[in-house]
Amino acid sequence: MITTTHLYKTFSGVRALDDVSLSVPEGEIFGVVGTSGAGKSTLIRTLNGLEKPDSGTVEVAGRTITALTGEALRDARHDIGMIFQHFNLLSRRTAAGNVSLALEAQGVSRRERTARVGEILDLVGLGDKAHAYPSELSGGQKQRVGIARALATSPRVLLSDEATSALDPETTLSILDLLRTLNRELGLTVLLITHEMDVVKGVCSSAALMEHGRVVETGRLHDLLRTPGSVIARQLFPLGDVPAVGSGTVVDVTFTGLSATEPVITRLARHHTADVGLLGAAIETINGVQTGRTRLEIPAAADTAAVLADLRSQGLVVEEVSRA
Ligand SMILES: Nc1ncnc2c1ncn2[C@@H]1O[C@H](COP(=O)(O)OP(=O)(O)OP(=O)(O)O)[C@@H](O)[C@H]1O
Repeated sequence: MITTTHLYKTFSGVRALDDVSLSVPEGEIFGVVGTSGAGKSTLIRTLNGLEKPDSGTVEVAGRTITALTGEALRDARHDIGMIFQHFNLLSRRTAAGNVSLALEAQGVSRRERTARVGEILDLVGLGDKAHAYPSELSGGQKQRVGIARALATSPRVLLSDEATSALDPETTLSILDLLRTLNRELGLTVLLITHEMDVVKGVCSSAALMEHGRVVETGRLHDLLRTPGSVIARQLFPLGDVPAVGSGTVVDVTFTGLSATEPVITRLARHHTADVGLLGAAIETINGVQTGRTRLEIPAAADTAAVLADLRSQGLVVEEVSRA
C-alpha cells in the first residue's frame, strides 16, 4: 500500500533521507521510530507529497506520488489522511466545520457533507460534539476531530505524525484503541511516527528504526523480537544496562506466547545443575500476544555451550550479552 524506493533528501548539507526503501502492506499498522532528527517527519511528508525527495519514488495506494503535481497530487491526497501532534484544527470552526473542510474543497454538496460529517463524527465517538469549538474540547477529543477530518475523504492510508505525543497516557490508550478499530473495520493502512515505544507495542504489527536519515532496521515486531541484536526489540523490552556481576555469561532470552520464565530456570537447574541467576525480566503484550524477555546469568562453572543449546532447542531466542 505504501512503497518508497531509494529516497534521498538533503537540506543544506544535512541528509534527512538517505536511501530509504520501505514497504508497508495493505491493512498494516506500521511504526517508524528513531531519535530526534532521524528523518521521520521528512519521510512522512514525502508520502503525501508535502516534501519532494531529491531522488527516489513514493507509491501510495497504487499512485506514484513523486510523479504527481497540481490537481493530480491534490486528488491523490484524498487517499491519504494525516493527523498531527498538535491537532492543527481551525479554532474558528466547530468540530463539524473542521471535518467538513476537505469535503468542501472536493466540491461535495452541503447535504452530502452534513451526512458524511455526522457519520464520521459518530465513528470517532464525537457524535454529540459536532457544534463544539476546539477550545471547548479536551486534547483527546481534539485528536478525534483530527482523525475524523483525516477520514472525511475516505482515505485508504492514514499517516500519523506523533499524534499521541501531546496526550496523557489514558487518552493515548483511547486514541490507539480508535486507530486499531479504524484499521480493523475500515481496512485502513496506518503509518505512524512516534518516539513512544508503548505506542509501537500497543498498535503496531511492524516497525522501522531510522537513524541519520537511514532505515537501519525494519520488520514485523514478532520477527524483530526473534532477531538477535535487534535495537527495536531491545527498546520494546528495556532490561537496563548489563550489571557488572559475577563471572558468568549473561544472556537475554525471549519467549513469545509464553508467560512463565520459571520453568526454564528450574529446568536448567535440574538438567545442568546450573544455578542460573535471574538479572531482569519484562513481560509485555505485543499485538495481543504475551511476550517475555529475561536476562539470565549462567555461572562460569556450568557448561555454557550446553545450557545455550538447551535453551535454543526449546525454541527460545537467546542473545549473549556478555561472556564469561
Ligand atoms: N525544512 C528543513 N530545512 C532544513 N533542514 C531540515 C528541514 N526539515 C528537516 N531538516 C533537517 O533534516 C533532519 C531530519 O529532520 P526530521 O524533522 O525529518 O527528523 P525527525 O526524525 O522527524 O525529528 P523529530 O523527532 O525531532 O521531529 C534534521 O537534521 C533536520 O534539522
